[in-house]
Amino acid sequence: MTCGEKEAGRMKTVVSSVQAKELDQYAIEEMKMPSLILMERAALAVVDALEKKAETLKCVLVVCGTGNNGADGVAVGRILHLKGYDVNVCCLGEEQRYSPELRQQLEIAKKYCVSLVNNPSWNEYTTIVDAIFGVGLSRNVTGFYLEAIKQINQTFARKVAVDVPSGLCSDSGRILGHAVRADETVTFAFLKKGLCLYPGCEWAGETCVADIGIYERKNETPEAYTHAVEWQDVRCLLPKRAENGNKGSFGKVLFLAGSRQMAGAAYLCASACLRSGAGMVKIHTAQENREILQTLLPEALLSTYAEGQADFQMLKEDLEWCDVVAAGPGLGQGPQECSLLQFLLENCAKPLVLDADALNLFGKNPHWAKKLPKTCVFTPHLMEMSRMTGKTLEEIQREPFHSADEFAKRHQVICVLKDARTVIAVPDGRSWVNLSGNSGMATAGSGDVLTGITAALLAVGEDPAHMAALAVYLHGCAGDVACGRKGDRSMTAQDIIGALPEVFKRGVDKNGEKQSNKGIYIAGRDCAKF
Ligand SMILES: NC(=O)C1=CN([C@@H]2O[C@H](COP(=O)(O)OP(=O)(O)OC[C@H]3O[C@@H](n4cnc5c(N)ncnc54)[C@H](O)[C@@H]3O)[C@@H](O)[C@H]2O)[C@@H](O)CC1
Ligand SMILES: [K+]
Repeated sequence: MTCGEKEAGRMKTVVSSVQAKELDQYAIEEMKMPSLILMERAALAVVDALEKKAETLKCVLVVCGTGNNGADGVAVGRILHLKGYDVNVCCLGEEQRYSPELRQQLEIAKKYCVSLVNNPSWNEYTTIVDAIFGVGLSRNVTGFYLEAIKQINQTFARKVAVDVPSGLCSDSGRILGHAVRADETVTFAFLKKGLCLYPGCEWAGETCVADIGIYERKNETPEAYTHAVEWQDVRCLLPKRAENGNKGSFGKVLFLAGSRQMAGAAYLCASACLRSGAGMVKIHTAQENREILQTLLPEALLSTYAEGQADFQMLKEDLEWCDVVAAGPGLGQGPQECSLLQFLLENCAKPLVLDADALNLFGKNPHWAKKLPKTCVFTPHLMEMSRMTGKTLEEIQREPFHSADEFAKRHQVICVLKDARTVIAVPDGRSWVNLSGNSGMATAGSGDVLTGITAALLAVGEDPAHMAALAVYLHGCAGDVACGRKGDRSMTAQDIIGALPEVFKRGVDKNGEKQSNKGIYIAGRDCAKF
């Protein structure tokens, strides 16, 4: 998109710091938009956000760094001053380091008699605007910058960050030494990766994306940027249900799940799958689970095996019957489960979701990589990813996009790297970050529910990557609904399943669609209307 209008189903673009700078330059050099006009729009967007809580603007301090983030800050100070607010602007750093735009903004500000201060009394202000560093932060914060950030954080003032909270790495969301703990962040043109990941998204507070006239390059390919699914994308991405369809045409899903004593995982994934639109579900599971699964989920078909008597012929027939396979939840990692999974991989050409114990077994049998079918979705959490790759948890968490992308490309699979902010990567280079969900979803069985939703959508969707990203998003939305009903402490995986009907109903019902919010995005809360 190049016009600022968001196409339905197009999803929100998320950029790295390098991409943000390239797109600034593209707007300036190719689109001939003067840098100072972009800056003026950026500053006006910040002032707009500030004025939404005008009662906090009694006495405002704008703290500026030496780059263009600081230049934005000086423009904010000038606009506030001209609107009659009591505002002081404080520039940190040596004058010889000032960017040309900052010099220009200061020249204008002086002409308009904006109050410039050197040593502010930090506690005097009701609002502090943080314009020290934006996407140009390149190393740990030290010296007087560090002192200023500490001073800002210890005040009771409302803190509004310009583009990115200063001290936050806009790519990883990590804190580079120390960062401003913002109440709100007004970020320009696109969401930044670091504002989507933890801890960055917490430090940014409520995050707005402001349109300032910078758009994607014309004819850009989908893999150029990371995306985030939003509520308004759901109706477009969710495969339509044919009026004249039957249970066979809405997807037949086979689960290899649930060892002895692990019936629950099999129940949760199969139940979530049925609640996500699958026409028929069959569970290939340990014999001991038959009665409990039949009682809990009479809609599911069952084929069971006795201990030490894996029935490969029956599994082969089940594989022929289904459209999609999902393996792993509660499966166990014993020799019998290992040989069942190996047989499955050797005899399955259908779309496959691998989760939980299937991932652990995959980690122990790296030669299985050659047996994977063409469409394969891996859904590891950090620990499972660590077991499969040998990377430490810290390494994976530090660079989730890189870890997921590397894994996806190496095995030619869709990698859903589950965390508080799940990252999805595809071998063709496309990637997504998920913004729905809440901490209540860190509960036993929540991953099994995702496996069920993913399998159901894979059975009917055209693009498996879109289906994986959509499944993760809807899983998070259902988690948000469950959280609204039961609270983040008390909600369980079954509550997430219980919330799916409402999510799917609203996903297709025009009247239930969330109102467009004029480009203002509130991080992690875009299905708060539930
Ligand atoms: N026309 C444009 O180029 C636009 C720029 N915009 C703003 O410009 C920002 C990017 O500007 P810049 O690229 O100048 O970068 P920043 O203003 O984010 O910071 C870069 C400056 O800080 C210094 N620096 C980096 N890390 C440091 C550290 N740890 N300690 C001390 N100094 C450090 C750099 O040497 C450089 O002088 C965006 O975040 C956005 O706020 C927006 O106004 C949109 C338009
Ligand atoms: K900033």
